[in-house]
Amino acid sequence: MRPDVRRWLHSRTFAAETWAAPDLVAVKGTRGCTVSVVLPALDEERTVGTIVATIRDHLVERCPLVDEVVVVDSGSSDRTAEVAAAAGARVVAADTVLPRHGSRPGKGEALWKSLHVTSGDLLVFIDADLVAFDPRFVVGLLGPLLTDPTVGYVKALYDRPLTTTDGIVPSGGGRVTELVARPLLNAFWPELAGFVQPLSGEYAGRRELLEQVPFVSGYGVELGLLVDLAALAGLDALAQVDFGTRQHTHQADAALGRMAGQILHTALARRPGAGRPKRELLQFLRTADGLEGVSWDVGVVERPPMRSVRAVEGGRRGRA
Ligand SMILES: O=c1ccn([C@@H]2O[C@H](COP(=O)(O)OP(=O)(O)O)[C@@H](O)[C@H]2O)c(=O)[nH]1
Ligand SMILES: O=C(O)[C@@H](COP(=O)(O)O)O[C@H]1O[C@H](CO)[C@@H](O)[C@H](O)[C@H]1O
Repeated sequence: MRPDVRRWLHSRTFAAETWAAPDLVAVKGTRGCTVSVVLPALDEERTVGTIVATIRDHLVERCPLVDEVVVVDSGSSDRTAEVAAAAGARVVAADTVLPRHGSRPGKGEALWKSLHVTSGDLLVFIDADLVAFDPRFVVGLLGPLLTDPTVGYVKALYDRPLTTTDGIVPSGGGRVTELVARPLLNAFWPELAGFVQPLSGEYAGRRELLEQVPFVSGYGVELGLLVDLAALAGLDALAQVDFGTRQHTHQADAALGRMAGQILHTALARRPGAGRPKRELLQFLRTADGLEGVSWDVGVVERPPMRSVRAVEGGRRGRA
């Protein structure tokens, strides 16, 4: 593991239990800052209401850590908007925001437009398809931002069970993360290899930073923000918080293939020169002692076309 990654992992990885909501309310008051929670939603009527109601109950009414809860509806065809409003969210239709800029499909579009329709100094983004949502997600993401002015962006990390036809298996979720995003980051942005869940849909940041970077309109938004914010603010302005485990509704492989395509385009747009990618791939295991980083050499050797070899070897077909 690279020394800079090891150092960052040690200094910028926190446990969610480090912070409690009432303590953060006190800190928030002294800093005089406000908090907006944003849920991007497309056809999430089954889960969005519980998430909104839980945040409002625990973190607006009982403990005023959150100042507004906004659901940005990406054009749902189900009752997402009605369910979210009934649970107490302010619901905004993405295609009504900044109409002069047109309307693009995708999660990143909803998140970009959320910046225009919210007012919080700190923004917390929560997927609207989470199962068994815990308000700790919001508290843990705000912890580093409220207590350390040098931190500007915080990502959730967690184990990712996968719901299969045989039931829920303890790992296997985060398929695009493991098969596309993590190898890409290790190859081209090895300094970001310490992010255990680079695509996690739960994250928080300072508005002053988030408004200085582009938002990729589709599913490339998480990778784009990670790379662009690290370049803008430096690696030490980024942190990650461990929430143990997170369950959400899964998409089919074909949909994840399209997601992977968007992420690949997002990454390549940020590496026009590409150049020689790094050979190390850092993967993570959760062990009894905590998170263990395991390095692999995934470099490959390019063998020349056999035709060119035969030209040199006199064209004989050798025997194995
Ligand atoms: O065009 C879109 C696609 C997704 N989402 C929302 O973005 C979050 C993550 O999307 P999804 O669940 O499809 O991704 P996954 O978690 O399966 O990778 C969810 O709250 C979606 O409802 C959205 O607002 N607009
Ligand atoms: O991490 C992943 O591989 C994908 C798919 O997760 P699953 O394989 O369905 O658990 O989910 C994430 O990626 C999306 C693209 O960045 C984010 O928008 C989602 O919030 C996040 O869940």
